[in-house]
Amino acid sequence: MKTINQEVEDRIARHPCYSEDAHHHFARMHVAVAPACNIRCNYCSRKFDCANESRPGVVSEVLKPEEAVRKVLVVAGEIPQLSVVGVAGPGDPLANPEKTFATFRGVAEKAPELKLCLSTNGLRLLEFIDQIQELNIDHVTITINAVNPQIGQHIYSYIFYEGKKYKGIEAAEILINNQLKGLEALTEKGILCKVNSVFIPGINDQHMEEISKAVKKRGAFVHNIMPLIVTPDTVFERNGVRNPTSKEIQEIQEKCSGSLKMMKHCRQCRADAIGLLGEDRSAQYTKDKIMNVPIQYDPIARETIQQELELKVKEKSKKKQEREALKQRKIESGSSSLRIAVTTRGNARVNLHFGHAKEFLVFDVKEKEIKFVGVRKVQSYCVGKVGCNTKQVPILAETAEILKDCQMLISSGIGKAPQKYLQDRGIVSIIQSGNIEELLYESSKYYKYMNHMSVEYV
Ligand SMILES: C[S@@+](CC[C@H](N)C(=O)[O-])C[C@H]1O[C@@H](n2cnc3c(N)ncnc32)[C@H](O)[C@@H]1O
Ligand code: SF4
Ligand code: SF4
Repeated sequence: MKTINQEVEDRIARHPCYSEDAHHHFARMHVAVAPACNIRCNYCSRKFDCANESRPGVVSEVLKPEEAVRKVLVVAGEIPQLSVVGVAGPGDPLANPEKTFATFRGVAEKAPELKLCLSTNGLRLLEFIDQIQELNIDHVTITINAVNPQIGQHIYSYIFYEGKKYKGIEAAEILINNQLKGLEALTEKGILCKVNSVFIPGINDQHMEEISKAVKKRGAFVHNIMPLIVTPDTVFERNGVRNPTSKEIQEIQEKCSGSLKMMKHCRQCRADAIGLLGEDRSAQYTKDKIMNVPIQYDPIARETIQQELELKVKEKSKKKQEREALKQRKIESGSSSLRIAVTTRGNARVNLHFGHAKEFLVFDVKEKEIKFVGVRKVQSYCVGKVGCNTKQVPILAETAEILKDCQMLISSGIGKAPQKYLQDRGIVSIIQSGNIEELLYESSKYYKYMNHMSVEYV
């Protein structure tokens, strides 16, 4: 039986925004069918429909639902990694519900394997919960920039709700109330929800942790704290609000990560973006082109390619989780010193290739203190003519077991395969030759930095 975590993993394994590992392999597209909006955020401008501008709210052309469905089929035929189709503007999808749902219906009918994704300010969410569920829209993003109306009133100029315009604190109250209730209603139905919060210096920067906690409580799956992009012709631009620094974003993400999983790979895409998250191929798919090229959509070929990609993503995620768990165990097991193994053929130097080592010297290093722990005997990894990149798994497994309490290994050389094998088991290997003591000091300083990185082997 699958655990809840496995089920969620399966659901997000092909979603480039919900799964960090998937974003290297799977592509998304936004279809710009929703031009109108029912609120006014003080940072948003949709006036610039320039092909060179890449930020939310920007599009080259707004499409009718039937044009959007055709575009999806053309793109799906040419980009087999396409797994998600979203409506994210350029205005608000739920301020244009007929166009939005007609598009989703058309895509679900013609290309049912594509995941559907909706990005909204949440003002009208509660009205559409059933439709969202019926259409199998499995992923919804809600932008929540404040959970306190005192703060919200400085972010939203006004809202249009049930035929009436509201301003100030009253507008913020209605919006926040609807967003949080909408979020709760969606998560109760098992729909995965991501919350976007635009980080606005001097306005909601001190409020982010409260937002994170509030949305976690209502079942949000991931929190995407995104930097404000100060845009011409907006209230914030006129008031001199600045863009946040990347350090500020990193710090707030770290602070909030205790309460909720953070999305750190958002590219703040255009409302008509196409491709892998790092790229934008929207200029290739103009209305003119999509209406005139043949559709080459082949669901079977697409599925074969996507299954392979999904396997890769799942393998990567599993390894990452194992590494994290190992790191955690090592941190919990306690000492603030670092246990380091070195290879040597004598002279108090690291001067031996990992593959030729029949023993390792193990040390505990704590600031300026080095304590010799002992010698660990092993079978050497390279036997005769067998090279270091050839997998000698049983020997390697034994070595990894013998060094399992070490966080680091220093040797004069090591092949890629054993390096990766050890890395996957929480042992970072450094290639260096020289005096053992000096290398132990140096490398222990270096480890602090390496410990925050996860080395990727593609
Ligand atoms: C263009 S909106 C479309 C969806 C919907 N109207 C909404 O606001 O959630 C997509 C995302 O971009 C964000 N966004 C729009 N303009 C921005 C700006 N100038 N700086 C940072 N984020 C912005 C929105 O807050 C939202 O999270
Ligand atoms: S809700 Fe979205 S589209 Fe509307 S003003 Fe805010 S950012 Fe722009
Ligand atoms: S804007 Fe962020 S969440 Fe939306 S498609 Fe781009 S990367 Fe994904």
